Amino acid sequence: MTIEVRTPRGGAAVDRVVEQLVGERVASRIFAQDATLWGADAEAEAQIRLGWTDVFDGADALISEALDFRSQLAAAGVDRIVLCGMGGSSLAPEVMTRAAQVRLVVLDSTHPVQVRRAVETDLQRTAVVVSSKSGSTIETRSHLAVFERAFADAGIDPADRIAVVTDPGSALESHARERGERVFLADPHVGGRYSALTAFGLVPSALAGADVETIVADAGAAVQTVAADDAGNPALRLAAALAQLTPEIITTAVAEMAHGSAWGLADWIEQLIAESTGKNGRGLLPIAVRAEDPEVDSSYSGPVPLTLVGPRGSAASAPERAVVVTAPLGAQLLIWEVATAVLGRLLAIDPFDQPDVESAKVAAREVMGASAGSAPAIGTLSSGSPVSLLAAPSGSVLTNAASLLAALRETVGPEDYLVVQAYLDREGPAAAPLADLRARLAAALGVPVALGFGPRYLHSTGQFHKGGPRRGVFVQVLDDASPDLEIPGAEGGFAALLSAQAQGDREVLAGAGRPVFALRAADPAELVNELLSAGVTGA
Ligand SMILES: O=P(O)(O)OC[C@H]1O[C@H](O)[C@H](O)[C@@H](O)[C@@H]1O
Repeated sequence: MTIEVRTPRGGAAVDRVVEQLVGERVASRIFAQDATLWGADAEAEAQIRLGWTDVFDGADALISEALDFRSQLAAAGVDRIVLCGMGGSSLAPEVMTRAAQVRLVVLDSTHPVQVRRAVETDLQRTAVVVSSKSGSTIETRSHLAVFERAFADAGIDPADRIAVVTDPGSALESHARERGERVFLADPHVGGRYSALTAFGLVPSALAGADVETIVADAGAAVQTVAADDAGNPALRLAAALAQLTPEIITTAVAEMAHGSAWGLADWIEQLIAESTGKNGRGLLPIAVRAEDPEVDSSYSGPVPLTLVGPRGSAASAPERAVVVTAPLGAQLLIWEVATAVLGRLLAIDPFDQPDVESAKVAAREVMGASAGSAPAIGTLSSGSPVSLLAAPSGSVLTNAASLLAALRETVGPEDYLVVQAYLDREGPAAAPLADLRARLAAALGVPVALGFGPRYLHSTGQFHKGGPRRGVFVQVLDDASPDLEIPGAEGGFAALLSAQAQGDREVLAGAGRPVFALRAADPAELVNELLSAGVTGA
């Protein structure tokens, strides 16, 4: 197995850090599941979070059980798999199936249009995997309720079509067992974002037709290399290179090098590193970018470092300044998990908790309770179609798209980063223009700019935005979220939940003193296009 990590930055300093890590036997101690590596405060959590270092042992039985189920489904004419899960419960299968070029519908949204599309398409040919480690995540439980009703309404026994992946003893396990739904139990000693090579990554991917045996084998073959107390250990080198960036630099663009079938690994890396390190006012935010984006260009001279990933042999045209990680997909997953754990030690951060994720959930629940989720407008923006202003930092005067850009230029300082948070249908017409807008804003403002879809990002980079360095500026974009869809057993529908999630997060961010702009556009694609044409060019 060939794994290459190229670390151009801080050459001698990286070597020194690696030497220290080797001297402290950090790599072998991680694989010996030594919970003392992250300090006394982190020890209790680490004791129940290092199971990902030996998950390969149980994988064979799990994979054959999933493949049996796949054969049963195929015999019943089922060839469409939907995965309901947030963050660590869906990002890895998204990567594995994309790499394998097999179809998996990932439902990690509460936008009613996106949920409807998942539920109302080809239900007769659909099976659903409902993945939640805790078993209580509101988005996932809402999706389960919708699918149970939809199958029953269509005369299909939900027990034949729904499989659950969860930790032993969760409320989701008992729910599924009571209804006769199939249950795949995960290893409770593995946290969500480290669960790629457990049931959370493997079951949905195997059901969708990905070759998960190869992924597991490639990860297994990399163990010896990444567990070695050796200066050539690629995971140690990667961690040392990333640690060199902080605390001055708090982001790195992550892109995939051109190769056969793109993996989409950057979104998975975003969660792994941002949620693991973005706390106590510190951390590193990976920003997933496209190969054609300015941060990847060889002429880029802005403030965002570059990290590139891909299979062996894909690095030929990588710019010199990039950290480059080449390895087969399974090995990549393991290298990044080890590097993240090591980075936690180097930054003196507990890489296994996510203390600030809960605050937005609590705020969203309060909003739901108080106003059933509908946010009042504080103004309007003149635009081709109606745009309401839901929030803005005090003192900003917003009248149209051009004035929003002017306000952003004014608000975003040279040390800051900007995040566009889209509470929109991720598969809808605004998605591509939003990615263009991110790239154009990055070039025009000369600061790091990230794009996240809500509520997906709440379970990923959301921890960093609330718990990491207080340098973020946020622009939320919402639409009318219609037509709405009822959540069986709940008071409000998906539109109210989505709106409450956006409002809850912006209240927490604004409460932490961060500038937040929020806009609700009847036609968000049109708004984004207006922003693009309103002069998102040079600063
Ligand atoms: O798997 P679940 O318990 O549903 O959790 C899904 C996700 O939600 C939380 O918000 C955590 O921050 C994530 O780390 C986790 O992956």
